[in-house]
Amino acid sequence: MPHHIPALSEEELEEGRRLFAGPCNFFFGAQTIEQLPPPERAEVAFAGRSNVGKSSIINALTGRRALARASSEPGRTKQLNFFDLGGRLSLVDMPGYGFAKASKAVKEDWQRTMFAYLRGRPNLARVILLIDGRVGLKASDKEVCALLDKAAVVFQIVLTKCDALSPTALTERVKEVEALAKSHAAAFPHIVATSSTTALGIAELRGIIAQFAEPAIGRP
Ligand SMILES: Nc1nc2c(ncn2[C@@H]2O[C@H](COP(=O)(O)OP(=O)(O)OP(=O)(O)O)[C@@H](O)[C@H]2O)c(=O)[nH]1
Ligand SMILES: [Mg+2]
Repeated sequence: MPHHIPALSEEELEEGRRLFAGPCNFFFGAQTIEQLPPPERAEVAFAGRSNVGKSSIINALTGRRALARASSEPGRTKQLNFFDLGGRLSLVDMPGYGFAKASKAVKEDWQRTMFAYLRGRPNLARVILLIDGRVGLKASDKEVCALLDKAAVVFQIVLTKCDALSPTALTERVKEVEALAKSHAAAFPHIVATSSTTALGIAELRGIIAQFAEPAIGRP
């Protein structure tokens, strides 16, 4: 797989393992921007089209089966769900965008909240933008990339469901998404290929996310 960025060090991977082995709890659900919890500690938000696997990857990262509610029915996550990682970092499971079946009013409502959050959250350390490896890029993904660029929110592109791709198809998909990353100033150039079912890329993603966590108490 093409790598332009050096892989994480053993130490960084270990930090990730440690962070995600600690306590993890759901602590807040916000349906509107007015309801957001105070911006107290760094947040990493998971964004992506409906059904891309946002809730599943949070479960895979934390090693909990049903911390975030995942479903084969698109449009499962209907609010911004906040998870606390040992008081060191928050993870935010977002509703999906590009969900064709939701009513227009509901879609506009979600999108307004989502975009307002992405644009205006002062403690948002990084957005993890998930792209379904089987589906590839859609117009709505490109719109979100443009929005993140404009808001200068750095984002990490992650391919999901890579267990369902042949090695050749995966290489092609990574190339396609790398090209997208290159064309956006706010995109991190390295793409992480993942699977929540086989745990491909999950340890690496833990290490990436741990960079934004507060130091653990009792350690420098
Ligand atoms: N094969 C495969 N399926 C996956 C993977 N991750 C998630 N899925 C499936 O994809 C479907 C959607 O997963 P969710 O995690 O609920 O997706 P989401 O992005 O949270 O969806 P919304 O909340 O509706 O926006 C479920 O049927 C999952 O089982 C994966 O790594 N591999
Ligand atoms: Mg979800």
